[in-house]
Amino acid sequence: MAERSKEPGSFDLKQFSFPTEQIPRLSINDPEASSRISRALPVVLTDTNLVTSALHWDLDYLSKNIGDGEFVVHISKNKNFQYFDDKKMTNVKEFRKPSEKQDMKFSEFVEKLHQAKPGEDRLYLQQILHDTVGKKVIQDFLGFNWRWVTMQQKDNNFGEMTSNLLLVGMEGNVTPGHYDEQENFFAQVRGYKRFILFPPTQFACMYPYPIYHPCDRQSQVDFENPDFTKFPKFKEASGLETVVGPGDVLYIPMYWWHHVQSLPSHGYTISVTFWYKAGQSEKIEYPLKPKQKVAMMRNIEKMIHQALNDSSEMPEFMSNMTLGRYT
Ligand SMILES: CC[C@@H](CC(=O)C(=O)O)C(=O)O
Ligand SMILES: [Zn+2]
Repeated sequence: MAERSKEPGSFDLKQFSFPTEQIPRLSINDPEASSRISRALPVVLTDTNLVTSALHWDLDYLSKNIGDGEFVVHISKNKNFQYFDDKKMTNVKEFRKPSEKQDMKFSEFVEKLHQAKPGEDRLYLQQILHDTVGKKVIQDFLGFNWRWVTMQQKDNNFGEMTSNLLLVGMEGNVTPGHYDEQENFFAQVRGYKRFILFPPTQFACMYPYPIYHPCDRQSQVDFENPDFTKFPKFKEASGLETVVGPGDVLYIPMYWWHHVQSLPSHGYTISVTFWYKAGQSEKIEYPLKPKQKVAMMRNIEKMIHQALNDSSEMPEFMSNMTLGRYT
């Protein structure tokens, strides 16, 4: 089991406006661990050894061994790194990018990281790991506990693994609330990240951007400073939380909302994600699962947007369909 130098209670964590419960931290040998994964419930696994072969990674080692390929680095004027889809920017003409992206060599990223001063631009390297990385990093990558994670993929009927995203962030960086359409074993390699999770049943509290918006799948609510006038149902939100440290693996089920913060004053963070597509579509059983309802809402919204063929007609169409009739 990965010994943590910090116990959950030992972090000085800001309280949010909503209640949270701790996500269980379990050994992979605890039947409750595999039970939670099979029921698509979040769990922190403390002894997977999934990325033990990478626990020695630091900026210096990666600079020397990750090769001279280009890496995608997000640059933000504040601590938030909200994801946006460039391809959807034409749908919302007033959209302003919340951050910029730059390709750079890992050594250049490290140099900028060391030069960064408080209040200046923040950096967040987010790059899918590919085989152009250096030999040593490939060896570390091959040393991941693929046997365990592949067993989870099979036992839980996950689809194919799509990617491993390498994340190197400055302390204090935040990825605001969003959900992904993939299963995720999130492995923490260095530093500490605080996760807040909400189940897909709380979709109505999260007010995601419209499906055609560049910030599709992202919540409009600032979890750290919610506008309850615009988003009143966020008052009903009730979440799960945890702090993951080196060696911990957090299972983030598909469609679960999550907000991630690299803990301030705990140094930069390194993480690796293991993302899997959904398994073969399960046969339809009633009552429908919350994630099936989210998938249905997405498909219907996409269909309407395609049929209208004009994003600006969506608000009126959607409210005509529901206001005073279903709401
Ligand atoms: C992608 C960035 C984020 C993690 C996350 O959202 C995910 O793995 O799905 C984070 O660690 O800041
Ligand atoms: Zn995510």
